[in-house]
Amino acid sequence: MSFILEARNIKKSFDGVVALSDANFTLNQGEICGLVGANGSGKTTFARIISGLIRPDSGRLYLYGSQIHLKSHHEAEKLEISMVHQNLSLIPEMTVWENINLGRESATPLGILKKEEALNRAEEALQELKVNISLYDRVSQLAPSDKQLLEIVKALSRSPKILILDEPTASLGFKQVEILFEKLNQLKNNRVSVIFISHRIWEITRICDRLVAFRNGKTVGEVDFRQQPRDERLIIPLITGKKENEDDKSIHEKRPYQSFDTHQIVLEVDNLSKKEKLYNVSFKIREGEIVGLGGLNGQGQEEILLILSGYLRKTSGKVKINNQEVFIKNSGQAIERGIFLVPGDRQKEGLFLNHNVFTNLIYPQVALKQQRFLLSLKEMRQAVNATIKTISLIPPDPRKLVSHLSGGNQQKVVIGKWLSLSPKILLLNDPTKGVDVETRRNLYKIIADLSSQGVSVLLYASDNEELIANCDRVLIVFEGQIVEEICGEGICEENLIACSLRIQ
Ligand SMILES: Nc1ncnc2c1ncn2[C@@H]1O[C@H](COP(=O)(O)OP(=O)(O)OP(=O)(O)O)[C@@H](O)[C@H]1O
Repeated sequence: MSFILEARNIKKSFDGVVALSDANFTLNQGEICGLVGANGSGKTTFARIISGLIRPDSGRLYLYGSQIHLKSHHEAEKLEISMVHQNLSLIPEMTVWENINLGRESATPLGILKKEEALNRAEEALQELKVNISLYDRVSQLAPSDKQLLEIVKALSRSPKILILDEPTASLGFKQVEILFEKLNQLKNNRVSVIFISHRIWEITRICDRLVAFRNGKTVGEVDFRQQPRDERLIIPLITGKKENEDDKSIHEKRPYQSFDTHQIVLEVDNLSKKEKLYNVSFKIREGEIVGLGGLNGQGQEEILLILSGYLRKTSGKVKINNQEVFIKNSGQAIERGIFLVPGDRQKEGLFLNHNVFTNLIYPQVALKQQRFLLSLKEMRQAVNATIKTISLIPPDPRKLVSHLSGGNQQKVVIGKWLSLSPKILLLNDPTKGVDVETRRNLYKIIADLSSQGVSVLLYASDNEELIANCDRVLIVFEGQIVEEICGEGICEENLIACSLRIQ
């Protein structure tokens, strides 16, 4: 069979760091092929090579059976290869319609794109994915999920023959994921080939016809769902490198049910409102309890977390900690009270990208912890090395620049920063976005351990699976209000969807 795309023995290193040592990959026409692997296994590097953004050190690429040597992204686009980037490629200062049309001028005969034509194209492209944003909004003003959708719209508007999606659903809610999947199936029926990179195994088993797995920069296996069952147990061992019996705990194993009724109320939120965003939100969290914020994306979950962590001012309402009213005017005041936020946008809010892992991990300890004595360099190194181990950072090198880490490993640093500070209340804003399945399990184990030591957790996760597996209670947020509360065994996919869509 001749493949639409074939990659043989691709190798790529960055300053001595081997990202790909032997990547092999094939893609058939009109199929959706998953690309899976742990954080840092080389998926994005591979995707960037086949979309012409970087060149391999060695290896061969074939398109329709003929060898190609991509020298630029532009060349890949001419060959009808488009990529949806994990770290979005949009220009924040430009508008939605300008971003969609960016680079299109060169595809027109005179190198000029008429404004009216460009606006129409952009409008049509947005409608294709049912994206409800204005053509004239600046990208910097958009919510993360809208930015992600726009990135997808932009790639689709090029009518590619090969579409590469690098973690396209990481910031999307389930309804948006459904629309995307519908579109991908349509593309497949129109003989478009799709490479789909995701850490959400249920997405891979649901949408892909086949998958290829990378481990440490090498292709280690393939599963063809046309001949093999859509079973996560075939996939996870390929990612982790552990045999099935070493790894037979399901990633969705549910937190055992326990009652918190007798535990002390740590956080009490009473009639919290924020103009045009939140309306009379009230809830309590008890010591050691993990409470989820569910609902469709962008219903006010993020605003609740931002107000409690001092990044956003409330319009009215009360917040009590241990039965005492507190006034949180900035993030420093939240931290003083033991409230820590793990932010959603790691690039923007969570990291000093141009500093190394050591600086990023030690910063909160040095700058924020009220210590009587300064830590010695030796103690700092010990602390950082312990955190690197806990978060299984790859590579486990404190000197590595954070901007040179893979996306998932950057997120591990964001979480690692706060673990050493003994929080009282941990606010998590989609903490495992882009984190691989094994690390995600380890991180939730750390969060469960913290909760068993009495830390109270408020978790927003865009993936319902994470709420189901890890929460004692889930509050459903709809149009800025808490409209439902689901507890224990009642926290299941069916209930979460029904309550989020208000169809109960
Ligand atoms: N520009 C760069 N400079 C230095 N090292 C890099 C660079 N880009 C990638 N790497 C390294 O190459 C390896 C592979 O990274 P890559 O981003 O391809 O992994 P990935 O499988 O996509 O991971 P994730 O699932 O976390 O996104 C990692 O060790 C990463 O740190």
